[in-house]
Amino acid sequence: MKNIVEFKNVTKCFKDFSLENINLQIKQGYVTGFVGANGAGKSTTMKLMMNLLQADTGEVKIFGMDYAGNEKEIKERMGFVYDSNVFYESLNLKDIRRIIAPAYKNWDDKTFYNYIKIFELPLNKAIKTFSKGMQMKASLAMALSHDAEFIMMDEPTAGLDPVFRRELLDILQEIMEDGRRTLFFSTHITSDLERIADYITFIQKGKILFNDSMQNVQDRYALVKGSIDLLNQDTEKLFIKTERSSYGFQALTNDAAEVKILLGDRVVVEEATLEDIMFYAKGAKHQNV
Ligand SMILES: Nc1ncnc2c1ncn2[C@@H]1O[C@H](COP(=O)(O)OP(=O)(O)OP(=O)(O)O)[C@@H](O)[C@H]1O
Repeated sequence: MKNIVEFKNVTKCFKDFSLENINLQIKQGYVTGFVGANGAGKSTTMKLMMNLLQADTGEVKIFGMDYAGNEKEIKERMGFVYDSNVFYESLNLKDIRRIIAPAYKNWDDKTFYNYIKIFELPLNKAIKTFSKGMQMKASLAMALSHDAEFIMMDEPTAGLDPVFRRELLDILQEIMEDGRRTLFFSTHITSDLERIADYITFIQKGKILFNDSMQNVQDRYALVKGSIDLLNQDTEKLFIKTERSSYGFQALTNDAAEVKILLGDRVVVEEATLEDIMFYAKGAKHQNV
């Protein structure tokens, strides 16, 4: 399996925040969801992918290439989908096409007009009159019209109503169908990822806690409930975080198989959602999440 993006030991330090020793691979042909709390480092990581920021140390490769000497080729092959402020607000889609099309070798007008039709976007209305969802669609149409192989989106579904959100997710699933594209997007709406992501990258306080297939995440993580007397040094090692109450304990494990072997039917084991994982990982006592 080829990697579209590869970070090797990447570090980026700001005054009050740093991305530490990031190792990350994004697999070609799949949807990878990028999750993490506010301020965890998602936008910073994406800016490094776009060369809007440069790493202090380590290596960032896109399509197997460094930005140095290859920026034009990399940018031709990738599309960053924004929801606002990318285009001059008083321009309409016709004007924007006229400005953007010549910048891309692979620009295809037929594809552009086709997506404008599918996305039901007006060609002659100023972008400033577009809703957030329409702006997102316009930006996606641009990326698809220059045949971007790698599409990156920063919180594409935030602020969209549930119907529009579902529609956008369906569109994203459709554009992935031919297997030629790779999609990487950050979101706080974890249910969107449960719907369409193949891989999940989870960042916390500037560190990648895991980068794994959705299937593995669902197999490994579980919520475990039982009575307090089951907790001891050995069993607690299985848990990332344990909450105690007068009714018993509830804990998150990243080794559901081992919990079943050790504790069997003395505990109740339930599927953990991404939201559960994020919530428990935040207060984790150790970092082997
Ligand atoms: N140019 C910068 N200079 C200094 N600090 C920065 C800069 N850019 C980001 N930061 C800090 O880095 C941290 C991570 O920010 P980042 O935008 O990457 O988080 P995020 O995961 O995208 O958050 P959110 O989900 O809220 O968008 C924050 O504490 C932010 O203040």
